[in-house]
Amino acid sequence: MASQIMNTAMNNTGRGLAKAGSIQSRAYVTFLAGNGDYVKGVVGLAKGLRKVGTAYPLVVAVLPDVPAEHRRLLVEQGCIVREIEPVYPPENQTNFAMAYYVINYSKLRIWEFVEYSKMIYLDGDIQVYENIDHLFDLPEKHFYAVMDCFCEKTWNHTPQYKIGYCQQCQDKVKWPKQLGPKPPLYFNAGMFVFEPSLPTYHDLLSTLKITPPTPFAEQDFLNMFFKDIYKPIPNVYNLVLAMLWRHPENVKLNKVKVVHYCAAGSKPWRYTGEEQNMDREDIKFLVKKWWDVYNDESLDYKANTAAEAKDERLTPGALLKATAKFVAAPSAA
Ligand SMILES: O=c1ccn([C@@H]2O[C@H](COP(=O)(O)OP(=O)(O)O)[C@@H](O)[C@H]2O)c(=O)[nH]1
Ligand SMILES: OC[C@H]1O[C@H](O[C@@H]2[C@@H](O)[C@H](O)[C@@H](O)[C@H](O)[C@@H]2O)[C@H](O)[C@@H](O)[C@H]1O
Ligand SMILES: [Mn+2]
Repeated sequence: MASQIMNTAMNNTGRGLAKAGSIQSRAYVTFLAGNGDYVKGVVGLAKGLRKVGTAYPLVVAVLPDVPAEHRRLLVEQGCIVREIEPVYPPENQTNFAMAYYVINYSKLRIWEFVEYSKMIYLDGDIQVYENIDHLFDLPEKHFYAVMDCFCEKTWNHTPQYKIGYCQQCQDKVKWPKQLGPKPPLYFNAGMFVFEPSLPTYHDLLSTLKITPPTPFAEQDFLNMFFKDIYKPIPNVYNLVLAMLWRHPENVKLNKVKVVHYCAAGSKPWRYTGEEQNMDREDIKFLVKKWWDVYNDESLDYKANTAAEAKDERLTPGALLKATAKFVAAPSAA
């Protein structure tokens, strides 16, 4: 029982960074599905957030198919692991840009995490290289994310791609009037700042039921759903790698705070350098940067816990006391 309370207590304090007893209403959240290698991405993300000294825990929303061994790895890295049920789009004939995108609709469950007043969602193939905690202080009632780019061939099904229009360089090819109104600004759904809310969550799910799926799956859906409150934030908060060759004029690599390894062949844990653009020096630099964090044992939670255990607020006795009030007294048999 004691170890269970300890486990709960350690989970509730995320990576032990929280002051015992403080109300944690902010957290980072990511999403993990399957029993494959994306767990490496999430471990890397947990270590990267620790390296930049974030004050907030990392919640990992896991689908039921994530094995116990992977969940243990994540708890050992100080993550708060939350199991979610899958969310499927309505039956459809759509060809998603990537077949596996169908599982990404399950990300919508994070709106149910209402014990947090504000969260920053990060894909598992994202790494944070500079502290971005200040984004939690952005004004409420908006949806913040970085604008995407339409120039990769993954967009070849769209009119934007066909005419060479991209929101990242609106003066290069202007939106022709004969195509009707210019498309609303469109964000990449690999990173966003949002406020969990049950009414929004139920509205998302009921709207999804009547929305025909489209190639970019939940990313398209979220763009449609939040279009009235979406506020673009600078590219430094989510460098979609294709920007390096599609819009180099919009990228100052030494200013980038968050890198999104979403270009084909750029997932660091699968990197071979074979795919198009993957032999670029900046790509090799960013993949190495990711591995340097992933392999840095000084960033492992265990190491930090030992150091923090000297903090009396986190000793077993203090944690048992701090959590006793949350543990229902065993009912009289
Ligand atoms: O097999 C998978 C595929 C995707 N994901 C999660 O879903 C996110 C979105 O998928 P991905 O990043 O591959 O899409 P991209 O950004 O490359 O389009 C990933 O970052 C992971 O967090 C996962 O956990 N397992
Ligand atoms: O399920 C749809 C996905 O759509 C997005 O990825 C795409 C998109 O950004 C394109 O613009 C890029 O060309 C492409 O490489 C990239 O994979 C999100 O990153 C991901 O989290 C997820 O929402
Ligand atoms: Mn991604």
